[in-house]
Amino acid sequence: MTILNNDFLALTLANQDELAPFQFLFPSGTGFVEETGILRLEPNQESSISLVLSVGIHGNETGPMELLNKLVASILNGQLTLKVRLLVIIGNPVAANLAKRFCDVNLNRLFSGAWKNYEGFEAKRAKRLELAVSDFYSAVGSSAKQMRLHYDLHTAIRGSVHEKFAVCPFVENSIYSQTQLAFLAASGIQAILLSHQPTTTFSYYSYAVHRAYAFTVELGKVFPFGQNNLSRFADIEKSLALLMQTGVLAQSPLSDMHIFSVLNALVKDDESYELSIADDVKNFTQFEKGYVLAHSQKSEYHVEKTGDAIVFPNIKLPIGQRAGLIVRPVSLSDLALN
Ligand SMILES: O=C(O)CCC(=O)N[C@@H](CCC(=O)O)C(=O)O
Ligand SMILES: [Zn+2]
Repeated sequence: MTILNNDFLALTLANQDELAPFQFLFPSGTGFVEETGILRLEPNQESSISLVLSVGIHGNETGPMELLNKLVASILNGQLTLKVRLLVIIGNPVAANLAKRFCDVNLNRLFSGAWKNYEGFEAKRAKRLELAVSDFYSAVGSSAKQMRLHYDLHTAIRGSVHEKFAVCPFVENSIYSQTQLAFLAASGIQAILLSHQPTTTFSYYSYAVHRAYAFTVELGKVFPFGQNNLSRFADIEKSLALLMQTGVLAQSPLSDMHIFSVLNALVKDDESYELSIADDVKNFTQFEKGYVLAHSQKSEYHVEKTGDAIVFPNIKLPIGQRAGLIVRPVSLSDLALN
């Protein structure tokens, strides 16, 4: 069995609930479809790099799915010679077919075992995706020579002052990888958010459980299938292709990178919870000190310092979930890099 027309996305969407595993050969290696939306590509030659690329963790974020499908097709048809181990994940095909962010629960809140507290497609899927990542990384051991990478590609609900940005999961020692940040810069990422606490996102899971270099990468705004301008992903397409073909992480200077530390997560604490911003306010919009940015019958959030900004504002979610992040610019020179 093979993947018809080398179109892994079409195969996944046509089999949204399950797909029997199969194995096939491609010009530079062997492919294993492990389950719907889970494809492992092993290169013919040994590699010390294990790269996880996940897309569609939110079903309506179609741009990264189309981008990754294009890269996978190039590997399968031999245009791109694969030199690294690659695990491709299309996260939520059921929601993708419905053009929805999720069906029952936001999949990107269910990792690191949080799925145990929920039922439905996403809970089962988070468990399955954790297993796929664990098996993938553990297959080659964890010696210092092995490099584990995970880029979880998303698009944002709102427009953004910095169109492309990445969330760096919370790291205990506050030391960040210069090479990884320079790779993100070379991939067209304009801003980095340094998380302030552990979360139940996919990228945090790969960092915390598998010590991978892992990031949530936001590549622009959400559009439906067929309406994405893939040329806007040219930089990351090029750097991922280079990584796949050579094992080299492209590097660009960090001088233009905007760095933010996350100060607070706004949490919807009541049905009366509201954000005092217009629907078209962009990610990274800054506020004056004292501005009442969020309020409910239970709480108010006052901006602590002029210049603090909001990212991912969203109140269409259940009580207890994150309604936005408050971020503050930090200078590159204040960052500990290794
Ligand atoms: O635009 C939005 O509000 C959400 C875009 C998105 O899905 N972002 C991720 C970020 C995950 C992280 O913080 O690492 C999410 O909310 O799951
Ligand atoms: Zn997303």
